Amino acid sequence: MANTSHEVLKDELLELLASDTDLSMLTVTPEMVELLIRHLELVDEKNQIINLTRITNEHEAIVLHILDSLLFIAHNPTVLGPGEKLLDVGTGAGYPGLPLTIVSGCQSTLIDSVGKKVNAVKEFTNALELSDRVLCLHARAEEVPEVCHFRFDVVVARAVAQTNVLIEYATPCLRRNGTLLLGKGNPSDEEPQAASRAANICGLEESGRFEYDLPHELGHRTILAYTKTGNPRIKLPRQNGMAKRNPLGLQ
Ligand SMILES: C[S@@+](CC[C@H](N)C(=O)[O-])C[C@H]1O[C@@H](n2cnc3c(N)ncnc32)[C@H](O)[C@@H]1O
Repeated sequence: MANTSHEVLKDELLELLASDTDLSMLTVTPEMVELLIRHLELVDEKNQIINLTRITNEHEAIVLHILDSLLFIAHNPTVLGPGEKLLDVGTGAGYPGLPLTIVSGCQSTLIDSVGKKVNAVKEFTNALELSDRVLCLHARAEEVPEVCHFRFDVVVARAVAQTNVLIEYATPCLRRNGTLLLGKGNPSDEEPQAASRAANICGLEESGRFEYDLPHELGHRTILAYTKTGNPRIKLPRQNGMAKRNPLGLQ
């Protein structure tokens, strides 16, 4: 990243938030903006040492990391309220989980299967003084029901796996009527059919689909929402790796 000053980056984010009609229902205070930009800077510093993100242009990172994360709740900010429990599967550098935690006031669990990424996110949450609201876990998605002895109100994932696989990962982690939110760049043509069959097997119903264009023509996003309305028809979680090796919902 070039050395654009902290204050300039904050102004840029504030301006984008003010002009973005998609995010207009979210309340983002100056204190939250400070944390969102500080997180981005910490990611950039750490990215010099370990590979956390391929996005190294700070102006693009504001859109592709911060705004893109906030789009998960743009359609309904109340889907994730203060104190509610959020799980971010495959958080990488903390996206979308940390921006969502900062803006919603929720309690979150951020997991990744790569230990050094989890350690980095732990450092970020300590530096941002968010560790009382954020648990960082080195775990695979399939291990969460065993490791966490509670269920989540909301599960999110960005750029981790196909929709049917993520539906399977999320199901045993979600409480009844909990919500799964997935951010997709370009879902493949086969994804909706496999996802709908997997949702049916898992007891989830598609409850929304929201389309957004990112500012500066940085791409299109689809946010898919699923609600856990019933019980899964199979025992979940399956063994580690099965969801990817033998995905649900394929014909
Ligand atoms: C492309 S990165 C996306 C990171 C972040 N969600 C983002 O959008 O910037 C995918 C991440 O998912 C993690 N991952 C993949 N499969 C996983 C699994 N089964 N359980 C937990 N983490 C997983 C990878 O280690 C990686 O950090």
